[in-house]
Amino acid sequence: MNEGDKRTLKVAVLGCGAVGSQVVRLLAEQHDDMAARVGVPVELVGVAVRRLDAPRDVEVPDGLLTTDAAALVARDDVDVVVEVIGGIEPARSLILSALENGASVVTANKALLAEDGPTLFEAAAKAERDLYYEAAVAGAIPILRPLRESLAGDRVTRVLGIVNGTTNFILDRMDTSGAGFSEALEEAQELGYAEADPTADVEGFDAAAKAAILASLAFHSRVTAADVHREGISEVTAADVASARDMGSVVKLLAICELRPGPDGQDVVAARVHPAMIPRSHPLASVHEAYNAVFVESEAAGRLMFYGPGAGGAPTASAVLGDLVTVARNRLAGTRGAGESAYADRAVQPMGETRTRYHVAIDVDDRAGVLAAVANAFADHDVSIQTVRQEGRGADAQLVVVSHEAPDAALSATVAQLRGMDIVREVTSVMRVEGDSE
Ligand SMILES: NC(=O)c1ccc[n+]([C@@H]2O[C@H](COP(=O)([O-])OP(=O)(O)OC[C@H]3O[C@@H](n4cnc5c(N)ncnc54)[C@H](O)[C@@H]3O)[C@@H](O)[C@H]2O)c1
Ligand SMILES: N[C@@H](CCO)C(=O)O
Ligand code: NA
Repeated sequence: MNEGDKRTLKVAVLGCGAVGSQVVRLLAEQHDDMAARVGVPVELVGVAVRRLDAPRDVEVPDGLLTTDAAALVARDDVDVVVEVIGGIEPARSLILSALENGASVVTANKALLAEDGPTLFEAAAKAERDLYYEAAVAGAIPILRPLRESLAGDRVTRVLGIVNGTTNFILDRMDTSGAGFSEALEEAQELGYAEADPTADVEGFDAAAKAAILASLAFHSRVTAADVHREGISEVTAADVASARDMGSVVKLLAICELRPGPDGQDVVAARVHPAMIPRSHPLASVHEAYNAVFVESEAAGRLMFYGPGAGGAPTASAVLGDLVTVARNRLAGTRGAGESAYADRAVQPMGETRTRYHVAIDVDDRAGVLAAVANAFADHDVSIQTVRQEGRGADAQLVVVSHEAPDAALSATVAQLRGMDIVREVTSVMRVEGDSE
């Protein structure tokens, strides 16, 4: 390693796509400022790519490109490896190998961290090196460092966020133009927000990975993507969005991480990603287009909101470079940042037991006893109703019921029962409700 040599800090970048190319560009453009901030020049010593002749958004200096990422991380003079390839393999092996070889690592790879974070954290601890990943959640927005450092003396009880720009863009378009999901997705693809295969974004996988990372840091426990209940937005209809509008609400894809009282007096973690209605007066309702925002509630601080660009090459590279400067300073000081704090080891609450609220819109026959029958379906599952609104439309009527908090399983059983009732013509919209005082 570069231990004794403090004259330069050597950096290898793995991957030169949307994020990697911006990291390489900013490293060159900010060379002098970075040197001043770190204390020594930060020198790019290699950029691993898949194809040498691929078109790139940045000109990489001669001799730095290589297709052999494994050889680059095996070099004994590299201080920091920046992993911006994405995906599970070879990213995981490359990060592990970099740590074993004594380099510190900066990554933006939420999929890998959410699937196998503990393996990486243990490797970093064993190697006594830093592993930083601010870019992995909500892009440029500083949210992981505030949770890990600024709020380390407080007790965070809830993290509620819009952490996927693509789905926020789609839902925002559905709200402002009345478009259906497919039409809004097409527009997002044309504008370059959504990928050709939009599954990771629209089905909530990307947000669930970020929820796992947020819950782990907020609650000092290990939460993986498999622990996060996940529903995407592909089933959200124009009718759902219109129904939300009638309620003075808007539909957002939310990542919700909560500390909840568990059965044996120990707090448990509940982590979920699903579309939900939030009142237009809630701060998250004013997050438009592809922006992200994370709302944090903690005992002493109260409510905090973090807002900004959650994606894009340059914004994400900003977070990567911030980590790079921190990691570089630690290295020069011969120290490392605080490792992962998972001492709390909390159980994860199953979604069926997690308390939520539902908004249910139902087309029913407009005759005596119908309202009572619908109310009874809620009572059968011990679900208390908060509000009911009815609009007569000739022979039929629309009922809109909003429940109080109840276990999610009881609410979904209520909806299943409603769907089987003769007087119910159609359940036209079912959506969870968040961000409202009970
Ligand atoms: N783009 C964003 O807005 C954004 C935001 C936050 C986090 N991230 C994360 O950043 C990472 C990179 O994302 P991106 O948008 O730059 O992706 P990208 O697809 O644009 O870039 C990845 C690059 O890695 C290259 N690559 C693949 N395998 C390789 C290998 N074995 N060796 C060398 N290069 C290889 C690909 O050719 C590609 O150019 C991902 O983990 C992603 O989740 C991206
Ligand atoms: N696809 C992600 C990019 C950042 O993780 C988004 O839409 O937010
Ligand atoms: Na971030």
